[in-house]
Amino acid sequence: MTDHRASATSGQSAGLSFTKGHGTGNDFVLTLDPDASAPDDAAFVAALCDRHRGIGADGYIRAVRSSALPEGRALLQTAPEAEWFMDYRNADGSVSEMCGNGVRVFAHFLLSSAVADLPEGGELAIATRAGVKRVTRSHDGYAVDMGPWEFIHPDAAVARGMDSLVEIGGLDVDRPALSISMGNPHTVVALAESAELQRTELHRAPTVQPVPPEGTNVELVVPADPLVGDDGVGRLSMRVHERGVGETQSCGTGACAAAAATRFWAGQGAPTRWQVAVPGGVVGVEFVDGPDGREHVLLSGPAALVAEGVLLPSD
Ligand SMILES: N[C@@H](CCC[C@H](N)C(=O)O)C(=O)O
Repeated sequence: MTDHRASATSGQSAGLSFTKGHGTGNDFVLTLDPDASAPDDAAFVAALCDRHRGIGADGYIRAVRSSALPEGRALLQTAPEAEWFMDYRNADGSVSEMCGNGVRVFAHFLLSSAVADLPEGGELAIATRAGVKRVTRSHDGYAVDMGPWEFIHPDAAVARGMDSLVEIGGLDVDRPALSISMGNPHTVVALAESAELQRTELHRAPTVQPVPPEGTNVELVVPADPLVGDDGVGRLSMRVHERGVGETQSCGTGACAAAAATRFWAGQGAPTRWQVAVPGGVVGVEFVDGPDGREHVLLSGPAALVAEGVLLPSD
């Protein structure tokens, strides 16, 4: 029988060099593509990220010179130092504005490919669809200034502390939720206890009503008890269903949104430093004063590169 599905290795993609990497188990296929000539169409990306017929990943990241893409050229006007653009796609081939774990892995990839430099105490500017992100070295790997967070439905959020209801597999009652933008959309649901988090079925997407205009990533969080440790750090456990992917081991922007929502719910005196435990590890989130006078979110965590390869022509 003929297989009509797209092949990761068909046509122009054969011979393409790739690297596989991850940040707390959120895994990516990366290519170094300075002049934006590698394929990026949805069928190619979906086939590449297929875990049975392709390389397998939660997302595809092309490292393209900013000057080679219109979105990158626009950012170069005000940030000429942002030489590299992180062109991020979800596993289903859809484009996302931002990927927090992806930025750390992207920075690690640029450094290991020797096309960028990040001296101790310095920063690396990376162009993305959600603006320029600045990466520094941290005790746990890399820290990224993700910029300000925002409510997606500010009126409802401020009036009621929630803006939507979410139907989640394995839970019998719809749960209230708060939608937050980290450049990409997130909807955060607080659960009462770890047992609920464990029995939640995330192999199908939770249904969010009303859903943010561009769809959403859904984070389920359980605040630690007590929420804040003796060290002043707030702690959360989180599982995530990512837009365009499914359940993943970790989501950096999701961890930022989860910490922002929980801090908002906790009210005055809530900590500025958070640790978010995800199935694939732990990431750090800190709320800091940004250079623009707004509150920024700093995301930190590890980044690893695990393999290199070349796509073969399809049979
Ligand atoms: N895993 C990422 C987020 C990737 C994009 C997301 N699926 C979306 O569509 O917005 C992260 O670490 O932030």
